[in-house]
Amino acid sequence: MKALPGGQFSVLLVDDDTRALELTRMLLLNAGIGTVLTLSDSRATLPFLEEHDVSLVILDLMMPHMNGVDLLPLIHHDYPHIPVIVETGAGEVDTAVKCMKSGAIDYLVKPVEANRLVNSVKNALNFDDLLHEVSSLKNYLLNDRLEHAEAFAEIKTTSRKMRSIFQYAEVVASSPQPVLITGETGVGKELFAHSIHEISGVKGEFVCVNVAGLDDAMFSDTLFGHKKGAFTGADQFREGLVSKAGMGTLFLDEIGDLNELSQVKLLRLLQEREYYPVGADTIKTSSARIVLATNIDLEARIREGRFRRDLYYRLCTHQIHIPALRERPEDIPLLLTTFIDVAARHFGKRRPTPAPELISALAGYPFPGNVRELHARVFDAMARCNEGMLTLENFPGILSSQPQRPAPVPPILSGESNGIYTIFGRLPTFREIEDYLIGEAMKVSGGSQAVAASMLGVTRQTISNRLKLISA
Ligand SMILES: Nc1ncnc2c1ncn2[C@@H]1O[C@H](COP(=O)(O)OP(=O)(O)OP(=O)(O)O)[C@@H](O)[C@H]1O
Repeated sequence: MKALPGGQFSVLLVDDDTRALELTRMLLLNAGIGTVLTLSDSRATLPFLEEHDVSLVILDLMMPHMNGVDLLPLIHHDYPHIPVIVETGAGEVDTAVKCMKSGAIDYLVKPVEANRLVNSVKNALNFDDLLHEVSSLKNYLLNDRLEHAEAFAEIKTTSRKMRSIFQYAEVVASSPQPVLITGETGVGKELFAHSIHEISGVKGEFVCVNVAGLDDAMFSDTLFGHKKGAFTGADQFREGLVSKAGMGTLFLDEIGDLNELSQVKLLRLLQEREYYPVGADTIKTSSARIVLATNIDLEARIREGRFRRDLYYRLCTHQIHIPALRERPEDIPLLLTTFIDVAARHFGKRRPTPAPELISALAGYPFPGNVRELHARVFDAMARCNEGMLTLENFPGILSSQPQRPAPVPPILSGESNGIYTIFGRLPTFREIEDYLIGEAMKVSGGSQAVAASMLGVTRQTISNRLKLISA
């Protein structure tokens, strides 16, 4: 949302009823809503938006010459970053609901009740303010130095929590002790295991094995291999994945499901570094770095008598817990734009702009399948989308009964944080902050001016002009 100098917002009211216009204007001014502009001829709206910085439009639906129903998609198309609230008579609520589907952020029934109007306007203004902070935050966090930032390149995040986890992962990566990675399904545990492998500098392969559903015989055979003739059908020697990992990394995924006998063998491998291939009577030793992951609460399993306490104590020397996506909704804009890019390349389509209300709705969705689910939903949405804008309509099932909750973002510009001083070393000018936000949005959007414009709540033209000035 584009705030005017001084942090104020400008609201444009479009209504042919000049008395209603004046009344609404006074209500908003009294509520402290910065600048309130009015237009009584709807035909002047698009040229007006071209000339002025407008943060929000309140549009009457019933107007002569050009009614609000026809005007709304034009505004949405040319100025996707500007939220629109529609006003309607009591008998036209169906039309208002249709308008919501085609991009209006809220609707008000006339005669509009003062509190309802002011709350609706404040909600709309806060939403985009939040997007500004999300994009600022990433740059702010980039100031937390990482020794091996490149090792985390695949893990897209703007979350402060995740940055702390990167730092912890850097510290434990070179330890000889095992690292246990916990977190719900799809949060990125395997990606972290790869990062740890890369940072640890071990000489050898990254070998991944999912141990869920393996009975003890299969576990032993898969990990430790077997001698030729060890059992019926073992007509060849099998190396086993521990040996294959050599001096590299052995990543054991889903260890919460491991059966009791295999737990004993794993404990021995972790403690003594020793194992027997199936059918062999000579012991072998392993030099592999061992990283393990589970999406199961191991302490609960211990209480149920299904997981060995001694094994758990051995595992949890270094524990990395990755928060669920719903606990870091500030990651959603970056993940969304990243996956849109990948999907656009995959489908050979032009990269659409995500609608502002889409990001808000995704931030309020619980994502039980975490980042993997977001990835799948974006691909599905991109398969459905044939327009320049990706909207909620392309994400069936996202608008559940769950009330929408905007992403909580650390207050970079507030006194609670010294972030702004960390970035600029002093109090910056408005111009410097704007240039900084544009640079950040261009990075987050992967170089797309349209996406950056949508995130920052300005027109694509504004971004393009400012980039020309910055590079001049
Ligand atoms: N922060 C992220 N940035 C980009 N992609 C991510 C991120 N987190 C997860 N992914 C992607 O989401 C998918 C799931 O990630 P991953 O397999 O690492 O999750 P997991 O926690 O190991 O899941 P499971 O417990 O089901 O094995 C992968 O395609 C991964 O690339």
